[in-house]
Amino acid sequence: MQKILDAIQSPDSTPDDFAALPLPESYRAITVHKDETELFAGLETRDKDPRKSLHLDEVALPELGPGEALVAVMASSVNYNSVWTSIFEPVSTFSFLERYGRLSELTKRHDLPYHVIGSDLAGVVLRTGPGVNAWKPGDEVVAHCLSVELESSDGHNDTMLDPEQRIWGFETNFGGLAEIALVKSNQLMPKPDHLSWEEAAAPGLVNSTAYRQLVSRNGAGMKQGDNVLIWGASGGLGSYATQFALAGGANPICVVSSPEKADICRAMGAEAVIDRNAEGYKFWKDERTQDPKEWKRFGKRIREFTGGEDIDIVFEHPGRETFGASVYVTRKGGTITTCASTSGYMHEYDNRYLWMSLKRIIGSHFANYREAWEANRLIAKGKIHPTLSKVYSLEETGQAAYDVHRNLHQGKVGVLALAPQEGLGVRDEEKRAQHIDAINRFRNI
Ligand SMILES: C/C=C/C(=O)SCCNC(=O)CCNC(=O)[C@H](O)C(C)(C)COP(=O)(O)OP(=O)(O)OC[C@H]1O[C@@H](n2cnc3c(N)ncnc32)[C@H](O)[C@@H]1OP(=O)(O)O
Ligand SMILES: NC(=O)C1=CN([C@@H]2O[C@H](COP(=O)(O)OP(=O)(O)OC[C@H]3O[C@@H](n4cnc5c(N)ncnc54)[C@H](OP(=O)(O)O)[C@@H]3O)[C@@H](O)[C@H]2O)C=CC1
Repeated sequence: MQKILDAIQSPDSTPDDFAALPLPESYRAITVHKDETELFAGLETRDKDPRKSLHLDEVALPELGPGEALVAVMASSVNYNSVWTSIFEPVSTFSFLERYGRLSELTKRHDLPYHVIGSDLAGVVLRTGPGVNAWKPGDEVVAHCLSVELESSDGHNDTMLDPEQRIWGFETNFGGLAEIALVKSNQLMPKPDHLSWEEAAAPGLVNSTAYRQLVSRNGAGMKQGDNVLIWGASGGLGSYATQFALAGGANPICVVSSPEKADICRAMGAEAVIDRNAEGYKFWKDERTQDPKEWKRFGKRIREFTGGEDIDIVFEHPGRETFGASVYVTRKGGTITTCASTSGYMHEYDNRYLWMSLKRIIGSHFANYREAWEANRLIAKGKIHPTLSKVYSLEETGQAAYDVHRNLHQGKVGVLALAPQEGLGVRDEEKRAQHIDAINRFRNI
């Protein structure tokens, strides 16, 4: 592994040097164990502790198949899907690996008693499998997390619609929270050259998701002037949605839960910020009864910011707790676009406000390769910036996931894999200098 790291850190290394590097038989990786899926049985979601279920193991290097690449991972990041994996909710991810394993001889590799997790990486290509021409050993890359087979016609308009669509490192094995990862070559994208490894690894999953959900015609198709309600606006998804809204000439109405988070939103350029904690919204009177008066109070607050206008697009992901309010505050003909249900997936809303006012609910999930590419291109051009707040070592991934699970973090939390320290991998110092304040906006808050 040291030889791999030396090659990555030497400015003189050539593609041939990388191709000639011997690959190790095993590598260090963050895993969950199949014999521990009942570890938290009987506990409340909040009390399930990722520090207990995430392990740092030495695992065997998987065989490289056609159309695939092995990548030396310099850095990765924690996504909420890894929190779900670590608490075995809503289902154990081993059910996904078993199902994938039944597909073919090659996919059997994924069905193991351990799951190497993680859906982001920045690193260097070590080997490519047969049929890969666009990438070669030595390429500095980031990987998006869409894994598709594309044998069915269903996915050929929009690859997210492939019946065998999976999220790499969540529904497949050999993910990015590890020293080496196995990806399909059509997950690879160029690493933005003005960013360090950990900064480059941070946006991937959430940036691509927010791009499709908010900007793409497959999502809400945001346009200039739209009032966009963004839940969790300083969180993983929200910190990119806020940037897309601002960069696209829309008007973000940011919802957060603390004065510090409100300040981050203002630092990004947002003017309308609602601290849901300080203003004490209680959309549910009890576990089964919502409070439409609270929806209305929330809507009035929004109108104060917009000069009386209602919301064109809601960027939804908290789910059960907020969904009724989200549907209510949307304007006639407006859109609620949802990609998650962090607080509960059985939503309830008053359908009269949906049909009578001709509103639409759009389900959105990750992004196709083109959308991920466009989102990454905006990072590379310095139009959208990473929102990395804190960086942990691979050994500390459990703590990093705990922080995200307990909503103790801001923006994105990074993890160093092979990178021995932060700040390495920057190739364009001049471009970096132009954007340095924005790049560091979330750091150490
Ligand atoms: C990029 C990052 C993203 C995120 O972070 S997202 C957040 C994290 N992700 C999640 O929380 C999602 C986790 N996944 C799940 O909870 C489950 O994954 C799903 C609920 C999405 C799906 O559950 P399943 O059990 O896989 O799907 P079924 O469709 O219920 O399939 C079970 C059986 O039901 C059959 N079936 C499907 N549709 C129908 C139908 N319309 N009528 C009759 N049967 C149907 C199927 O074929 C299959 O059958 P057979 O078991 O025999 O293979
Ligand atoms: N389908 C897909 O493709 C994707 C789905 N997801 C899912 O989206 C969800 C959010 O992911 P991510 O943004 O990375 O997570 P983060 O935890 O980084 O951010 C979510 C933010 O949502 C806010 N929030 C949490 N709970 C509530 C609540 N009950 N009511 C209102 N606001 C709440 C919090 O902000 P604050 O406390 O400041 O209000 C929090 O910071 C997860 O469930 C994840 O699995 C994520 C990426 C892709």
